[in-house]
Amino acid sequence: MTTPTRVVLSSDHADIELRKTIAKHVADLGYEAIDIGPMTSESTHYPLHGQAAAQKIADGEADLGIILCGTGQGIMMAANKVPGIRCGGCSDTFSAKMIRAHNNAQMLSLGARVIGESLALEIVDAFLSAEFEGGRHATRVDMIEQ
Ligand SMILES: O=C[C@H](O)[C@H](O)[C@H](O)COP(=O)(O)O
Repeated sequence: MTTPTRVVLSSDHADIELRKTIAKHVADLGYEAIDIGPMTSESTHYPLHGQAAAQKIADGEADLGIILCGTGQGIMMAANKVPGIRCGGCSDTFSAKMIRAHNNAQMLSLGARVIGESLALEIVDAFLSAEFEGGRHATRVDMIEQ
């Protein structure tokens, strides 16, 4: 498996500044950060942005994704509607690691109104640095896809 290098980011209006901070953090770590917006805080609809980010991965234009809305729940639900996408919502670093290690999630969803910036960046680090363990977990991920 090739090392993921391209990370797509999107959000609704809940906190575009946190998304931009995460995008810079991701770029500073050496990933290609593909921030698809939105670029203003005008009220918008999270399904549009969850779907758009997930589609980038489904189309092979990004390897991983980080998305945000107020709770991280709605935008995650939208992302998971795109075939082949596995997106987990996390408010802690252990879950962020395990959604990759056991669930081979390509996408992380964060609640911008739930966690602060420091924890968000720690969660992002845990997600990006984890690796899928395969084995029995691959069997279960295959079952999700079926
Ligand atoms: O799951 C949905 C998200 O938390 C949204 O960010 C939230 O519903 C947006 O609410 P509002 O339009 O009141 O900012």
